[in-house]
Amino acid sequence: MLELDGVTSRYGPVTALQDVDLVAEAGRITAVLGANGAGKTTLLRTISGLHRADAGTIRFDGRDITRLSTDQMTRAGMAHVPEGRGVITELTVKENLRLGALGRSTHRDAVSIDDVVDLFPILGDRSNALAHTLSGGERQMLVIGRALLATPKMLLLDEPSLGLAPRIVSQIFGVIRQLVHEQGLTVLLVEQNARSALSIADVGVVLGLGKVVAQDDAAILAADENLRHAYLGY
Ligand SMILES: Nc1ncnc2c1ncn2[C@@H]1O[C@H](COP(=O)(O)OP(=O)(O)OP(=O)(O)O)[C@@H](O)[C@H]1O
Repeated sequence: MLELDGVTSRYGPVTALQDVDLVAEAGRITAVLGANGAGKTTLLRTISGLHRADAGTIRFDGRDITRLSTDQMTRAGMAHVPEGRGVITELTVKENLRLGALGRSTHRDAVSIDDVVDLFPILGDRSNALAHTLSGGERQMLVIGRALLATPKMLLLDEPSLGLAPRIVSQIFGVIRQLVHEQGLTVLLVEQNARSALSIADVGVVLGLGKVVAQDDAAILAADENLRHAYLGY
């Protein structure tokens, strides 16, 4: 379980997150929703140690992880898939996947490239292709697959659906649900597309200008018309 207690994050004079309390239960999908600039990306960056919290505490399975480095976070079982689908374009799919296994903890049963290919068969078909030849959907599968190679207990996913066809989004979300249900993975999913995120999430957290404005079961948030109109854009 991940717990944030009074987390504040700033960029100079800009307060991107203010006094955020949040819980992401183990083995569930928690969607983080909100408009442009609400602080969703900063939330993931603060959790994974890419951005230092200015105040507050972050605990993962009871351990204070607020000040861990990104390498220590990987070993603690946290994997961050940032927005933008960054891959090394001049390496092949398989070489990019191998990078995901660097620096992982050796204590747990390690995820293999074959395991990732079972989840996303297209990555097997394209294993020797250079990453710059991949479609957007294939790239998204590659960055998620690379994160899974670290054998995480928790996955932080930033806008995986952005710009992808609905069919590809359902395929990727289907794999995420499978990992949660079959392996107990914990997921924090940032999405601007609230309707699609609430359809796969168990719980939702709504951010407005850096503050938590609602946190509840996904079905309850989806049924709240006022909240949807005010914060979720549908
Ligand atoms: N590197 C930065 N320097 C200064 N301000 C920043 C920086 N990154 C984000 N911000 C500001 O912090 C606030 C939160 O931004 P953030 O990117 O976390 O929001 P978001 O909800 O992820 O939005 P988006 O969906 O557009 O990515 C915004 O006001 C944004 O302008």
